Amino acid sequence: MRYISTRGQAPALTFGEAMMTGLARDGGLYVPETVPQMSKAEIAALAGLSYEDIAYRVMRPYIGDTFTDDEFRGLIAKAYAGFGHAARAPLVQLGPNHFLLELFHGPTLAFKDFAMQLIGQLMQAALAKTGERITIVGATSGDTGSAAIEAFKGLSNVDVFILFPHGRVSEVQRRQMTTPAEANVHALAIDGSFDDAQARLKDMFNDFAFRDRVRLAGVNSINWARVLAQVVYYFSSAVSLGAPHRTVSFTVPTGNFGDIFAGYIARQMGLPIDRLVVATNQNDILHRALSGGEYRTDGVKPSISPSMDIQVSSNFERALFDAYGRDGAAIAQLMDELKTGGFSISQGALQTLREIFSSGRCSEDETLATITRLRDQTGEVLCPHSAVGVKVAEGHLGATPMITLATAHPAKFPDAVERATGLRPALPARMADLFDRSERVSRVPNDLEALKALVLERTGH
Ligand SMILES: Cc1ncc(COP(=O)(O)O)c(C=O)c1O
Ligand SMILES: N[C@@H](CCOP(=O)(O)O)C(=O)O
Repeated sequence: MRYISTRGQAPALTFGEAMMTGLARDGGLYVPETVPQMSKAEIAALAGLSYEDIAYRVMRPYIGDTFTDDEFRGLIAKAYAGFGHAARAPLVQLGPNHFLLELFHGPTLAFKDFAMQLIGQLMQAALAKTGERITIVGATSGDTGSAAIEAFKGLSNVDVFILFPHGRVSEVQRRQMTTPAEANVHALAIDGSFDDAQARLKDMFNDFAFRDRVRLAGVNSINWARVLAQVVYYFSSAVSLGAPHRTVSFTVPTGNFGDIFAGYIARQMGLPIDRLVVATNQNDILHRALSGGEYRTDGVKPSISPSMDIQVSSNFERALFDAYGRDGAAIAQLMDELKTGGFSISQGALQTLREIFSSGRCSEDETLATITRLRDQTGEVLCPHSAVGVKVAEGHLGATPMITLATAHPAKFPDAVERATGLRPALPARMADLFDRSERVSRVPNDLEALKALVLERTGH
């Protein structure tokens, strides 16, 4: 199994190399050269297995010889041992043909834990073999950062720097990033949006001298291993509703397009998925792109679902790569145009995307109303991101069962939930003292040179 870049100019890598590399050296994202297939019989055989066993069978073909079978099984077991639900990703029924996939039972209460806990294990195992020391820099709109810190804090061979937009994450999210006391954790509040943080992160990767000097690694969904780990719950949930004998659809609250791209990969592998519905908040670039064919940024608008306040959706590049017939030069050209505001998707590529993806947008008022209504009708308390998903899914219900991804726990966004329901959801007991812990954070400018200097100084490179 080899991985190739979406821009066609970087060397093909093994799974282990792609995981440790993050962004390709031509600025592209790694994708599998060919997507492994699962037959109907292999998918049917997943029924009744534990989440860990499904994870092993779905991911094993992608790993090559980076880990032995036993090592890989052991790392998966460790990754999910700390989850607060035996099923890991339980399904709850919301209506006759509508199901909610709860992805918030991990240590930091968001779907990011599914991939980050696993990457933490895989990277540690890989580093133990090479004896290397790495510097992880991540950009976050709130959840990736806390999940990454949880997965890497205290490790002696990893420094982890997390850039989050100052004042634009919830207080719970901020405290999850700023209260860990471990010296290898560096929470950085950047003056700007998530898009600025992600752009500076990519700038660091594109500065090869810096990248090599600090041995830069990435744990955002630009890293293929992140996407791969998220493919698993598409299989586990679809199989529990009768796949491969029954086709399902998914609605995914979307920002950086990583989670829904994992669903696309599950579909490419053979899982019978009818529609993948992109659900956006008022930062609706993906909805506009899929409905009108124009991918144009118009500035991030802060919302009550802050983790989705994104305009430059990194992983859309991976979907475009396939839609443009895997033409790396065409993708490089589009990404150049994006630097000056956006691009038009060709008619052929748009048609290809629309064969799989649908989309919808949910306003701020609709988000709050959905939280209120769902609590009243079903007892389920949604976080605002999951509410965006549910509202958009409701516009796409039909004969095929719809699974909406619940991407975070409502207690991460207590202000929005209180506005909608009058109730402040409680944090789990293990986090009950989160507001009593002292915070450690550095305010940083949206400036590449200043950020590089800070990383060099803190890591002693
Ligand atoms: C709670 C929550 N929901 C949805 C999303 C969007 O996911 P993606 O960026 O993979 O599209 C994010 C951020 O990634 C998130 O933190
Ligand atoms: N919503 C994310 C943004 C980063 O996305 P990623 O999946 O690329 O890491 C967050 O919460 O940080």
